[in-house]
Amino acid sequence: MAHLPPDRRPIVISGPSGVGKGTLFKMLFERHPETFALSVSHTTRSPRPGEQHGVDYHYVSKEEFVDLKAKDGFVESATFGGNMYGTSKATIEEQSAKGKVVVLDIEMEGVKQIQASKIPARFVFIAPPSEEELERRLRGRGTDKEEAVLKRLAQAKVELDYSKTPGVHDKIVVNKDLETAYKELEDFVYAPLA
Ligand SMILES: Nc1ncnc2c1ncn2[C@@H]1O[C@H](COP(=O)(O)OP(=O)(O)OP(=O)(O)O)[C@@H](O)[C@H]1O
Repeated sequence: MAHLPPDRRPIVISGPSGVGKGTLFKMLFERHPETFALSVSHTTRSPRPGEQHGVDYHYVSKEEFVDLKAKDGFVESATFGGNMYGTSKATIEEQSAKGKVVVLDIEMEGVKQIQASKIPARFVFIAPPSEEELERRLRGRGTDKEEAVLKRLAQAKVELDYSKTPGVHDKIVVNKDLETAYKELEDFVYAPLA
């Protein structure tokens, strides 16, 4: 059964890599089944083994991507490692039309684009208790090589600085103790309309 929050605007979750964004929004989805939908991005990269079209990404050709972008079809888009990624307006509209509250997991540049677009959304930043703890989690996750960990940490500093800009985020959750952080996120998501 869907348990809808009073405020149905899409929720944009950002924060440095390894801070626990995925862990937290998965808890939100599990504890409130049928309520939320994670926005599935478009990408020009090829699917990796086990990935499914429409589930992990919408896989499109470079031509299709560029065409959709020219038609102003993305709320945000970026190029990483030679591949294009973006969140399409249609994806958000389809999920909203199904009565779902859309959750977007995006990085800092995407947050800036969505804010510039004036599309209604709520912005949540997940912050680490400290840079040392973020480093521990990134290493503990064991998914990255040393070089990638250092890159992520350098980028984390940029994102943490940006998160201090007044008015950018509606809510900052420090992910120290997981259950406490989850509760803060859930309370924000389910807060009554102002
Ligand atoms: N409060 C917490 N205390 C300790 N460990 C945590 C906490 N929250 C998450 N973690 C752990 O930190 C690691 C990174 O979490 P997760 O993969 O959810 O981060 P992410 O922000 O989604 O990263 P990315 O942006 O790279 O996908 C995981 O191993 C996760 O289990």
